[in-house]
Amino acid sequence: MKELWTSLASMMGVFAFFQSLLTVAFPPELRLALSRLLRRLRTVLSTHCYFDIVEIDGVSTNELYNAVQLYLSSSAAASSSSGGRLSLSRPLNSSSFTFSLSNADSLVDHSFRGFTAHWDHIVTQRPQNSFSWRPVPDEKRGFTLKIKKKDKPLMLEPYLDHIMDRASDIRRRNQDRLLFTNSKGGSLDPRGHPWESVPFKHPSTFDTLALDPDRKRAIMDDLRDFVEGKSFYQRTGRAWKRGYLLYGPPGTGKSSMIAAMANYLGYDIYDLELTEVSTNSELRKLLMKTTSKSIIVIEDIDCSINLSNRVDHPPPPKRRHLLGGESELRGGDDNARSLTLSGLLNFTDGLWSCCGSERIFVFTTNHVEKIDPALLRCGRMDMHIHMSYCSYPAMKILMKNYLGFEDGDFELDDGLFAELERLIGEVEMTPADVSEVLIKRRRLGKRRAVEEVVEALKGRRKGGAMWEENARREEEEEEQEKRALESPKNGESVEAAEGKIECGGGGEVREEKKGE
Ligand SMILES: Nc1ncnc2c1ncn2[C@@H]1O[C@H](COP(=O)(O)OP(=O)(O)OP(=O)(O)O)[C@@H](O)[C@H]1O
Ligand SMILES: [Mg+2]
Repeated sequence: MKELWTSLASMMGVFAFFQSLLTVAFPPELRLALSRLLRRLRTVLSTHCYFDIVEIDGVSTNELYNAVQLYLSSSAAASSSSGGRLSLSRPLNSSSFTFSLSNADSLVDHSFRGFTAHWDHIVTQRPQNSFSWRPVPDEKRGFTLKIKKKDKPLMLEPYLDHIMDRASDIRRRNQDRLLFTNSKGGSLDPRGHPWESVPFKHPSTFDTLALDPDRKRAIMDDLRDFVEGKSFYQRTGRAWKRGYLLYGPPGTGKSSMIAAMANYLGYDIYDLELTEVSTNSELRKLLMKTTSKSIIVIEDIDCSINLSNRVDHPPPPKRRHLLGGESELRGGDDNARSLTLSGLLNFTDGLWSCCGSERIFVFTTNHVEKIDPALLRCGRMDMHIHMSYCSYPAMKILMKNYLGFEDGDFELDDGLFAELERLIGEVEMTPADVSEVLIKRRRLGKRRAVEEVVEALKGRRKGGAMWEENARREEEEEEQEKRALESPKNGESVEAAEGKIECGGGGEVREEKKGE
């Protein structure tokens, strides 16, 4: 036993001697280089290759790191894992839970084309004394991807693309839509972003939208074709974007349609307030900061800036500040310092409009005739959708949504629906007005509510008829006055006759003239 202890002590002595020799002979820098060399040797000899994906890449957050984290949280990757511990979270604005790989855990993914990918999530503490000009997290995080060397040429790039695509899908599915606005003018938020966002919770969908079913189907098909048309757009050399013009009277569902589009496609909305944009370059910057898979909306475009023809019609004086004077309308040097129609045209269909992809532009207006044809041409506004007064099929949708009618209910009728159909064909009533009657009267019961709509339509017809009658009478009176002026009596001149009417006519007219 004694001998054993003696030999153990001498071995420890030898070990301590070699350790101190190593420390003297190999200073820390040399040891570090040695370990690097060994690692490189191992890499060269290994049948696998390794890729580090760190969380913070230089100064900015590495998008790939976030994408990998989301991807590994997807059920496809998680279910193909050989074990692995997942952490659960519920991000801000999200309506569902996501799970991701825990710190210092690993996972094997077999879900991509039969290849095998090993993932390690490596989290290390950042040295306390490390200096940085900007705040950095206490932990250094990163993923290491290990794949077979022979798989690399076929697998690596498509696998990373697949991860990016899957991640953006998951992000869209998990997060509620966002509604962005540029309402704070040209100022930027602390992250240098010109857009502010809030969760977008508008409940409008194509099911709730009162629109003729055929037209609704055509719009939905067009949107679907667009979303699935990546290769088509690439093959034909077109930018992957599409423009929709929604026009029609107030209250016919233009804004509701935009919300339905966003909810149908799962896109975010950028609500661009043009009056807050003062230059073309500001507009371009806003465009550059929008993401793919989004709808860029300009509501009431006829009211935003003067959209008359660039050269033929100079802007009215009160709009000059938006257009910056006439010089830039003609392409003068001041162009970059103001917002012009040509800036807007380039925004929707110029080179800069392609700086992202899969984007939809929607313009709305109550007065389509006021808009410059250049803005309406295909490529800018590819589909023009007229949102009009309520038709009978649209009315049925509203009755189903608001009163709970079924399709069959419209068949079993004692004449009420027939009357409704006849009236709605004759009288103009917007879906907004119909909805208002249905909201107010729905408590009275289904039938009473429909009767109220019929009454409202009759009232409008009567009101409309009365209005038409009044208008006709006023027109007649004006015509008579004109005739009286044109045929002066007793040889008086027209001017004298005018003076007579103005001064000697009804007191009301005179009073008005005096007051001026
Ligand atoms: N086609 C429609 N289907 C369903 N609801 C509609 C429709 N049109 C209008 N509404 C209802 O009327 C309200 C106003 O509609 P919306 O804001 O979409 O009209 P708009 O055409 O954008 O009006 P404006 O031109 O004044 O902006 C909505 O809250 C919605 O409930
Ligand atoms: Mg609107």
